[in-house]
Amino acid sequence: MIELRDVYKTYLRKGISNDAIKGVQLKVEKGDIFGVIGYSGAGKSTLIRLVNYLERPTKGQVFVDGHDLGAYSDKELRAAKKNIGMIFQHFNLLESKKVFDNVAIPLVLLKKNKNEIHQRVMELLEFVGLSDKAGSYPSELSGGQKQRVGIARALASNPSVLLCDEATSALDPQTTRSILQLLKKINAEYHITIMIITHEMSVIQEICNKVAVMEGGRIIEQGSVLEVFGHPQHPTTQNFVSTVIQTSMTSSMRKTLTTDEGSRMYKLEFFGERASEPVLYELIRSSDVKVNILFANMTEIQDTTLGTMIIQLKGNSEEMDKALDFLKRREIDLEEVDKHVLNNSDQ
Ligand SMILES: Nc1ncnc2c1ncn2[C@@H]1O[C@H](COP(=O)(O)OP(=O)(O)OP(=O)(O)O)[C@@H](O)[C@H]1O
Repeated sequence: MIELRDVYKTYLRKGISNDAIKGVQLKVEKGDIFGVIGYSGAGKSTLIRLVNYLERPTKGQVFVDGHDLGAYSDKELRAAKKNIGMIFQHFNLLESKKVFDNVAIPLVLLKKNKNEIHQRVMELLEFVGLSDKAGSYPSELSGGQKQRVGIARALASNPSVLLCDEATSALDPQTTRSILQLLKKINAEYHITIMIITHEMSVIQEICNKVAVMEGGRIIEQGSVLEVFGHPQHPTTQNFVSTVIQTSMTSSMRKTLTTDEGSRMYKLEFFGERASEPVLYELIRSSDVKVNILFANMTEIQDTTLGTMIIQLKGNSEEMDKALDFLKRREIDLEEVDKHVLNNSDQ
């Protein structure tokens, strides 16, 4: 659906070259809501501008719906771009035109007749919940309403892909949520593939099924949201994940932690239905260890529960082995942690 093959983008300004994108490989499948996250300067905007050929790659290929955009003539490229809608952080509406006319722009450019334009624009305004604002000017709308107009305009030419460039960054949390729900509805009802760039992990958590993390023009980690949130590998990814999921004890609790001889600490992770099973109860019944819960947290990602728990086990080595054997048999994701690590970690 969208594929970047070994893409590079180098900007040249006043004789100084800047490698904004360095060998990116990326595949967004049909129907995905694919999030790209990174700190400022990571290359996210450049990446999304390469997908609709607002920027041409210095090297590598960009495919949309199986077509190499670089192989098109200018005329073919203009036609192909009809398939790619885009919305922006600051909405990019024409202030001098009414809402109706803003949404109609792509249809006018496609030389549709008046009746067709009227029908399509009103249908889109109804879909985004703004039927009563057709005659208003953008200055009369709230930020959330402006973004809804931007979305209606992006959908006017029936694109197969919708690109969202920090589309909720200028909105308050409640409005952000309602715009994200609208994007989810577009994905579900119109089967439009969505690519979102953001610096907010909560956006990824709320609607994406896949995520790529960018740093220094490269993708440092990518996968399903569940995989990446559950087992972030790169320290930058771990930082992003920690902004939405608490996976460790508070610092005040760490300070009070005592580690006796014969006690060990483990971090357990539970996915899905497993998160509601009475594992600790069964653990206590299956061995003679004392179980102390140091930390527990549950988060909802992609309609799946992700549970994290840090427990302290106390007992003789035979009982400890029995307990660990039980946890392994239950296929609980288990990792030993020591007090030193907990005390030095901000995670
Ligand atoms: N038109 C340009 N000319 C020269 N350099 C550019 C241009 N656009 C981006 N860059 C550079 O490319 C790098 C990546 O920028 P980009 O805007 O893609 O990052 P970003 O992750 O989107 O950051 P932000 O979240 O701040 O928008 C930066 O070093 C930036 O200065």
